[in-house]
Amino acid sequence: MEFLRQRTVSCRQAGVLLVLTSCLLALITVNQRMFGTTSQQESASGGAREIVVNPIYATSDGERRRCAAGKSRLLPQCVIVGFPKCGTFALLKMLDLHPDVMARIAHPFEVNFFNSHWRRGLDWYRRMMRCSSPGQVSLEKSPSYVYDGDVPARIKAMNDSVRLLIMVKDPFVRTVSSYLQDVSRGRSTKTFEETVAGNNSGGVNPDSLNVRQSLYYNYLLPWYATFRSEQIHIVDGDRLVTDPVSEVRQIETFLRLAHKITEDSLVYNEAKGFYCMKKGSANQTKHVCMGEGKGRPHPDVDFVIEKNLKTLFWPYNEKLYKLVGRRFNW
Ligand SMILES: Nc1ncnc2c1ncn2[C@@H]1O[C@H](COP(=O)(O)OS(=O)(=O)O)[C@@H](OP(=O)(O)O)[C@H]1O
Repeated sequence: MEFLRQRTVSCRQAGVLLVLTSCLLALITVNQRMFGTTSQQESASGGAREIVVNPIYATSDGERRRCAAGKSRLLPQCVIVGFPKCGTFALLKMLDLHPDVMARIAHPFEVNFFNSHWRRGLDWYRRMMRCSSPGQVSLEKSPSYVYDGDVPARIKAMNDSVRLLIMVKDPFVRTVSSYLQDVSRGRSTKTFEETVAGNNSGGVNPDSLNVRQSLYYNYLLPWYATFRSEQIHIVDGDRLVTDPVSEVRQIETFLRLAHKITEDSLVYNEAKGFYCMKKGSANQTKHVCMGEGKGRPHPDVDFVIEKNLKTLFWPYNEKLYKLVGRRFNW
């Protein structure tokens, strides 16, 4: 009997262990699907493999990891503050190819300090950054910053001469992309048309979150009121897809960096339908594309809904062009 009881207990323990292991594996898989593989991200940091610590949950580990001699963790001199779904992660990865850019490129990719973790203090934030050498630009991206009216003043208080990158893309395409993200995360089971529908037939609802968050002008006002316009560079997210080198070139100029990202740094991947990063040495190059969650195929949208959405966006786009002093093709 005692033997049987012990076997039952150890079977139960084995069962619990099995469930925990499966959960862990599932979490790792989801993470890799969304962001590409960890080894890709590690190799992006160049040189020695860095241990990836999740600093949100293990700040003391981050603190303990010392930088090599001559390097230090600096508060970012440049922040990608928006807009979500405009290609911010691809931009981060592309900029990370630059030898003078030290982008935060480990989990969690978006620190969200100025909105969600503000109370942890600037020293906590500084420890989230990669070790950089003098002359390198420390950089992070948290595209939700753009939606929080408290964030501009907080960033300014950190660094009065910070440089900000704000990505925009065709607001209709952004709205669809944002909807697809909701579906993939299980936050919506509706069709796109149901999600954005208004009360009357074919009408659209300007208060639907995905639509509202594509009214760029409304969110950019506090940023332009807080910073000098020379501190803000608007990145064309549509062009980052079709002609990334020239878009990144403008950013190199904005950040006063030498032009190092060239046609040789990126390669168009037919299967993915997007540019991917070239990594490694000349004789051992590998192509690192974004994970499955980036560059999803978009569904066909009902013609009337599409037309009405574009009509809704139009006056906001015009105001945006005036604000940023540049027109886009939307
Ligand atoms: N090179 C490359 N590879 C893959 N994807 C690329 C690339 N360049 C830009 N994009 C576009 O990035 C869109 C996702 O935007 P974000 O990274 O800003 O999304 S997020 O806010 O961080 O979730 C993603 O949106 P979807 O096409 O809807 O998936 C892409 O259109």
